[in-house]
Amino acid sequence: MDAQERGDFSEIPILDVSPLYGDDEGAIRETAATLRRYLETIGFLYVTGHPIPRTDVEAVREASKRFFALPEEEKAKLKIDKNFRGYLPFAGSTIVTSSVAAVSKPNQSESIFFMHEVGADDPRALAGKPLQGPNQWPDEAALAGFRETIERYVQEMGTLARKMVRAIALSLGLPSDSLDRYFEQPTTFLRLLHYPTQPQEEGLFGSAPHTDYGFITLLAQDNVGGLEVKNKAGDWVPAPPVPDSFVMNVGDILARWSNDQFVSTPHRVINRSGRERYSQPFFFDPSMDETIAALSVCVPAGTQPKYEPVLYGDYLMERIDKNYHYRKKKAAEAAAS
Ligand SMILES: O=C(O)CCC(=O)C(=O)O
Ligand SMILES: [Fe+2]
Repeated sequence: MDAQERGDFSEIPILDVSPLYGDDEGAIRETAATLRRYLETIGFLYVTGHPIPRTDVEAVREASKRFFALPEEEKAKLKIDKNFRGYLPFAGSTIVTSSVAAVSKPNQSESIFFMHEVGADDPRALAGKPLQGPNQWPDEAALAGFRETIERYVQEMGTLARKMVRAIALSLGLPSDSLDRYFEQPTTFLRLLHYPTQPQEEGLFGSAPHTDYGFITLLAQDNVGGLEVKNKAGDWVPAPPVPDSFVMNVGDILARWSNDQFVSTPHRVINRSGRERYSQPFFFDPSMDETIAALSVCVPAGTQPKYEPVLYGDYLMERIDKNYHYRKKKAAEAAAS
């Protein structure tokens, strides 16, 4: 499938990224050029040919199933904290910054977030700064090997994401390492999501229409399906399971950084399957102390960038505070006191 212009697509294309792991310069450039076209016109693709073992992806899915099967009071012990790490119970988030739809009903999902780890003894003294802190882990006795499984996966996904950062730089005609410095202390989120079977009801979503905040998302999903991506005509194009792939999409900060050359495309989840669904998006974002200003290669000569530069940490805090009930409550309390 070849999308001709922005938003004009009827399926999500597959990109084999294995050339990025070889030394055939021509094949690398060709892969980067195809990536660019997909990021400009669709904002979504499947990444295949990556080196992450299927067993490691499945181990995370199994760990996720075991976690969500714990009694509610066990999960509640890990309730999401001010640093955005931990368990978000069923119906804990409503996306209000969505420009895509007037959203009112809470998402039909429960999830747990793991971010980049920041210990109390962090040598950079980050602990206690906004969104910096330790992860919350389930009891080793309750879920043996859980932490190890998650940390291995986060490590592997970070490596894949850095490969994609280089491919994106190349795709824009920049030296491949030119964006690396923005990701020295990357802001990462692994979100484990559980979508129970849901009633088929107007305006009820597993995940309501939204765009992702960050740089790129790399998502592994089970074989249930339900992810959909909006095209220019307003149709919701399915992104069904593709074996051994990650769904990759452009987040809002990459769109902004690229002066809207790349597109952050609305997507949603409706679990129509009658089965439970599990997915595991990995969000890979710049360091919080990096300033994101339009890449000059993306700003046509004689024009001004469309957006002001922004400190990534500030931008992220604002987006998160708007979207999560538990934070809105805290913000309202702070304002009232
Ligand atoms: O579960 C999915 O397939 C998508 C999840 C998603 O879009 C998100 O968490 O941002
Ligand atoms: Fe998303």
